[in-house]
Amino acid sequence: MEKDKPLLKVENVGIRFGGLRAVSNVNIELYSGEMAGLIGPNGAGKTTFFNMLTGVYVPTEGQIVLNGKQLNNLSPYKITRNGISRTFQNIRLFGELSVIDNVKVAYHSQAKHTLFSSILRLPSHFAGEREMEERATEFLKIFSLDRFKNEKAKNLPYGQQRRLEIARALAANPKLLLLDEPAAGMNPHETRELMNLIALIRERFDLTVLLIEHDMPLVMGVCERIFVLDHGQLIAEGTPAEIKNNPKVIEAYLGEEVS
Ligand SMILES: Nc1ncnc2c1ncn2[C@@H]1O[C@H](COP(=O)(O)OP(=O)(O)OP(=O)(O)O)[C@@H](O)[C@H]1O
Repeated sequence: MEKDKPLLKVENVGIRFGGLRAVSNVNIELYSGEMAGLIGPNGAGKTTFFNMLTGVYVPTEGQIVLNGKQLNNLSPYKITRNGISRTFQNIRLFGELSVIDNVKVAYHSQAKHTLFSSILRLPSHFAGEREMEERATEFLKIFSLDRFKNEKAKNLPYGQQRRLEIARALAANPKLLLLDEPAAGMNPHETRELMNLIALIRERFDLTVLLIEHDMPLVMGVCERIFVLDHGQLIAEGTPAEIKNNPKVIEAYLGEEVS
């Protein structure tokens, strides 16, 4: 990818649900390696925007382009293969599966061995399985989850489940990682640890990160650039300092604390 071209280019994107314009006319560019935040009051359209980026919803207007490729009508699975992974506001793990299997499921989309070789139990199947196990264990180590690898995901404490969701999203080898309120429900200590971890994986995996977060000090502390949605419209974009002092943002959050 050329340095001066955005990794993600969102042009005039919008979506209607019947008479409701949940998101309209949003333009966003993200560059490789950026750590950006998406904020806005409740119901502003943040999750809907993530749902459009990941193919859960098809925008009714505009274009979404990743690395020069238009993603608008691709299924969520194909969008993941093209380089966008996400986590959800409410944890969505396979609770009955082991911790390591949750990661392997995601890694499967990148696996070299084929369904054909798996059904026939060819040597390449076992080599592929071994490689997958090793890679999944490596991911779990980064998240300090390797000691729980054979536990059922549903038995992990809440904070660890949130980390596992991120590990699973990363296993799909994304270029762009979307995190929907990754620190929701965490205590301040867990939140701090999580933010350090996100900074670390961004470096290590050469990622671009866009995160939705309600905790303002947290967003302002970790993001280099912040986008603000209000009533489905992008009302501001800038550095944390610019956003904190932006009158439109202050008005949108009237009654809520911005800093
Ligand atoms: N499938 C849908 N059908 C109809 N309306 C929807 C649908 N999905 C979202 N909306 C509406 O779109 C608007 C934006 O919702 P969205 O969940 O994206 O906001 P949000 O900024 O993520 O809010 P929160 O911070 O509370 O999670 C809301 O008015 C919501 O009711």
